[in-house]
Amino acid sequence: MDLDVLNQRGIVLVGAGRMGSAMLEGWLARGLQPDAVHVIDPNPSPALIERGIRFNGALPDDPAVVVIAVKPQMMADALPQLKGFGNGDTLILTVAAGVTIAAYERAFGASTPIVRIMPNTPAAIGQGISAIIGNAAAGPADLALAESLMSAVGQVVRLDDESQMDAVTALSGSGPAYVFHLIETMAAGGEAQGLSPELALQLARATVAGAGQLALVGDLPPGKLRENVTSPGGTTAAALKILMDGETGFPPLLRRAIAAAADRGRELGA
Ligand SMILES: NC(=O)c1ccc[n+]([C@@H]2O[C@H](COP(=O)([O-])OP(=O)(O)OC[C@H]3O[C@@H](n4cnc5c(N)ncnc54)[C@H](OP(=O)(O)O)[C@@H]3O)[C@@H](O)[C@H]2O)c1
Ligand code: PRO
Repeated sequence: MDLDVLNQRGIVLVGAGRMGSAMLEGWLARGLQPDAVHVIDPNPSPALIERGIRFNGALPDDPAVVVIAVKPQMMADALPQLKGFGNGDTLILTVAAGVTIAAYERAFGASTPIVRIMPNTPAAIGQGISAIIGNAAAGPADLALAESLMSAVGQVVRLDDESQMDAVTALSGSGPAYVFHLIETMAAGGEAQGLSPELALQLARATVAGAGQLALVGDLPPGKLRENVTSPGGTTAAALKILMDGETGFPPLLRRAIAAAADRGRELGA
């Protein structure tokens, strides 16, 4: 990643909570200079302060990038102080769920380059996936810079249309939580069959992590990987009969869960 422009002009991060910090860790690990980073956050973490990052001080006049990572509900508080970064060369990046590009254009001006991003928390270990979409003022160089920054913490996909963003948020933005809940519930199922809590959790974590890695690195589609585990008339088939039930299994459950998350994203943006 070419960080020269960020190290020269600076980067402002608004909100250094779970998502903002995860991205910042990735960028620092790839050569972003701590003294080029200016963070606005009411309660900065001591770990970031110790790294020489500037917190809640004077901001550069013309930073290369402003990254907005506050909760959608805090956006009305956070945006007014950032208005001065609009209509210039500063690229505005935002990771907030729901909040539309139109809302940022109202705050910054429509000639401001704005890229909306939906990352996820595996970014903290460089294993995230981010979807990006820019406004009309965001040119190829702006999108390339956004893609380059997010590539530092995982995969990046470009969307064709902003209307896809709520579905992306519901699938990959929120998705890590579904997987963590799968680990919890698999472990609980093992405990119900007599395993100790520690052993059940170890087995569930390693199984989900290993299966996830296999799905990521191999050429086989997930359906084939599933079949490879499933002996006819065996144990997996017995479980999948329940999990793949069209009325009560994963398909209707996850369809409903992902629809609920997408609907909530639309509400947050309304
Ligand atoms: N977490 C995820 O998995 C995830 C994934 C994709 C996208 N996102 C998006 O990322 C954004 C942040 O989520 P998060 O989970 O990182 O939340 P978070 O941990 O609560 O982080 C938000 C940070 O912003 C600070 N803050 C509040 N008001 C502010 C203001 N006016 N100016 C500057 N900073 C302010 C908060 O401080 P206090 O805590 O002291 O209020 C907190 O440190 C959200 O918009 C969310 O939709 C999150
Ligand atoms: N975390 C944020 C939320 O729960 C957005 C995706 C993941 O709203």
